[in-house]
Amino acid sequence: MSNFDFDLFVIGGGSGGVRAARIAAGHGAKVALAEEYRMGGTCVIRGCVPKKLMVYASGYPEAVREAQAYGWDATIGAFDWEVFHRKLEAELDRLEGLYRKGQEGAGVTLHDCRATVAGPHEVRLADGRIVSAKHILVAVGGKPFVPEFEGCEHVLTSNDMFKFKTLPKTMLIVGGGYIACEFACILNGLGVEVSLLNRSALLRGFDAESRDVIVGQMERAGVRIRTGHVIDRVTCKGTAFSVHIAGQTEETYDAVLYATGRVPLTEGLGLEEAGVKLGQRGEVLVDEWSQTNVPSIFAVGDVTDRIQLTPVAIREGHAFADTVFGANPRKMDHDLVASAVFTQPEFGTCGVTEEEAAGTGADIYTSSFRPMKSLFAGNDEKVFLKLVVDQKTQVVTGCHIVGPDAGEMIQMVAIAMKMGATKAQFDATCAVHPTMAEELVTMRSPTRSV
Ligand SMILES: Cc1cc2nc3c(=O)[nH]c(=O)nc-3n(C[C@H](O)[C@H](O)[C@H](O)COP(=O)(O)OP(=O)(O)OC[C@H]3O[C@@H](n4cnc5c(N)ncnc54)[C@H](O)[C@@H]3O)c2cc1C
Ligand SMILES: NC(=O)c1ccc[n+]([C@@H]2O[C@H](COP(=O)([O-])OP(=O)(O)OC[C@H]3O[C@@H](n4cnc5c(N)ncnc54)[C@H](O)[C@@H]3O)[C@@H](O)[C@H]2O)c1
Repeated sequence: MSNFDFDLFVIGGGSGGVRAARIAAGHGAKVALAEEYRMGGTCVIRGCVPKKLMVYASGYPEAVREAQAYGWDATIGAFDWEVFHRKLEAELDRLEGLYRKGQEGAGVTLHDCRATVAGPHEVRLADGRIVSAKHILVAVGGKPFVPEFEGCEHVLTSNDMFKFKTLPKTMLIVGGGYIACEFACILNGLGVEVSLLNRSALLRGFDAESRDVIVGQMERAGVRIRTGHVIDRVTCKGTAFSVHIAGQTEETYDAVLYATGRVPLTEGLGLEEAGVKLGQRGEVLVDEWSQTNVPSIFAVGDVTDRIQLTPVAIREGHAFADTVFGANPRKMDHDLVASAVFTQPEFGTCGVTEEEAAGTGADIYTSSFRPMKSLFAGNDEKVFLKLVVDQKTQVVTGCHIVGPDAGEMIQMVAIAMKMGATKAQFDATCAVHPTMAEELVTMRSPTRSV
């Protein structure tokens, strides 16, 4: 008989936490989980899911324009945010309910409150109660980071994007990563006048040529983009905000969104007091088993600041539960994790960029064309595909796709890449015609070598 109240206490009911709790309970462990906000975490409540629904909503004006070009007598009226928002809230309630049911069905004891670490085997609940557990899993995720500057309290973060009572007419978005670019496209599609400002190039770290295609199309779609700027002051002027761009003039917007990264939510969590080592950004330092330097305490997901993606958090949580409670030691493999940026156009990416391959001896295959569907409609939308192939082994080490449904395409390509497929094996795969993806198996000669 264990001397602990639980075999496992999970702090955080997001992607990593709920998966770990459910799997551990399935392996027979006695599990408790605390969630201080809403079950499902960032992905379900204020990340991937509501964001993707907004991406869908924002695509209809362009779809109607295209429908007209195809001969439909179609018109688009005004977008009613209130209607969409009501439906969105109902959907999030439904999903939250499903997550809760999933946990309860698995036998997990839920605590709807904040929890902190009180020792290597102790968790303190918000009401002061101490619960003991043989293992503690920290899965508290992260929060938006906003730099300090005059008036920074006036700016919004991604958390606020799903809470508008009415949509702003004009908006400044600061940042150039996933969130800034996705919301710039979403809000632009919904009819908001969007200005995007970043201190450096947009989508830095992604394949540069692919990124340039995206940025060009975002600009053509109406997003005003400026790089090389920072803001030093935001002042509230009634219902508007006056923004001072360093070395430049003031501009006025209805709302200002900062999407300048996310930081691990470890402040005040009691980890350091329990002896757990944190990194410079406050991330929980873990080994390949997601174990901290305190053997009974593990951490998965965004709080470890490895790769901030939902499927990664889920897999880390699952591997932890199998390892510790399922007698099946498994590590999360962080190599060749594909991802999509849900901009318009969409971006799917896996493996090394051309810039990363430079100097290693790689052949770069590219294809750029106007897809049949939008060409017919008279749009100047472009699809861009790139394969990076290692010259020595001929293995495809990178794939970057810009275009409709690029996220769906890269998921499939990632399977082949994970299997170590060579360019010859891609080419031996017969094309599916007429598709955009067929270009992936028909690129004959390298565009260049690096
Ligand atoms: C706007 C946005 C869009 C995104 N889109 C995508 C996407 O399209 N695809 C993708 O793969 N990823 C996306 N992400 C990233 C993805 O949401 C995260 O990587 C993922 O949710 C991380 O899961 P997690 O379990 O580590 O943390 P979270 O999902 O953040 O869960 C942590 C949970 O812990 C709770 N918590 C925190 N502290 C405590 C405490 N002390 N006590 C109790 N509970 C606590 C929080 O309330 C939260 O519910 C997006 C993120 C954002 C912000
Ligand atoms: N589609 C997806 O999978 C998806 C979508 C959204 C978020 N996410 C995850 O969430 C994470 C966070 O997203 P994000 O867009 O906030 O971060 P990010 O790291 O992708 O981008 C941060 C941006 O902010 C800028 N920046 C950072 N500090 C700044 C400062 N002090 N002043 C001015 N600019 C500054 C950077 O130059 C960069 O352009 C991502 O890394 C990603 O893993 C994934």
